[in-house]
Amino acid sequence: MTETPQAPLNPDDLAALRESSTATLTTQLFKLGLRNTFLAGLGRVTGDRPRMVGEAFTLRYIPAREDIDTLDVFNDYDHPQRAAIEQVGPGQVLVMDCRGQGRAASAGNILLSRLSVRGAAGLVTDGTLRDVEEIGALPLPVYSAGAAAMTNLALHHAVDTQVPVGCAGVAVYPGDVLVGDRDGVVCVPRHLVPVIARQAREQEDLEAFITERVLAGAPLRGTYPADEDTLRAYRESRLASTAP
Ligand SMILES: O=C([O-])CC(=O)C(=O)O
Ligand SMILES: [Mg+2]
Repeated sequence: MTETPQAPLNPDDLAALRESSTATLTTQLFKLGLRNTFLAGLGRVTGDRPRMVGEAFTLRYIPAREDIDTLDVFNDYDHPQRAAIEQVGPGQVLVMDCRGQGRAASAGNILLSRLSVRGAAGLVTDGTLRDVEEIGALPLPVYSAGAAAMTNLALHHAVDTQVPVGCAGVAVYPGDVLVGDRDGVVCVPRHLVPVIARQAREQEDLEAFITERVLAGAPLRGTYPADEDTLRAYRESRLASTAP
């Protein structure tokens, strides 16, 4: 598919997303009316640092068919699955639409190693992966619905890249921003990144203050959500911490 160039995202907005949890981001999106932004059921395969933040590069699979999806199709280096891996650029997250089907893996260690070396920001699949022991050692943030040893061709036929896809029941458009932490992955629609970035940072800061208070013994009433007294104490503490 021909790609329409998209305006670059503000690096400070991306930094704000990186500093925010997926819990905070889903709340900010909920405030704007969006309730279906969390890719439920996916777990982190690789270590939980660094957090994942990157722009979606999508790959759509349809069900495989025995007369078409034979092992020799991979002799073609331009096969859509292989071509997709070789097109994902630095800062992009490869998002695979596997229709939530996991009886065969959507990729394995060699493909993900290539993705990692290409500087990708991550891999998200609503299917499964093979070679998960080796994948676990990669520096690349990787999220999947589990493991399966069978190769992808037994179940998946790669058809399209850079088209809107569904992943774990969430619409993901090319260029949307995927953020991943230990809870999982949230898809932030690209045009909403500048809208929620600053508020997300503020929510994180206020919640850090509230958590400190709760750990120090404060009850929920008046603290969470913060009433006027708690908000005043929060503002004073932030002013005190920035005073020369
Ligand atoms: O056949 C596959 O799914 C690919 C594979 O094992 C790998 O990338 O190591
Ligand atoms: Mg392999």
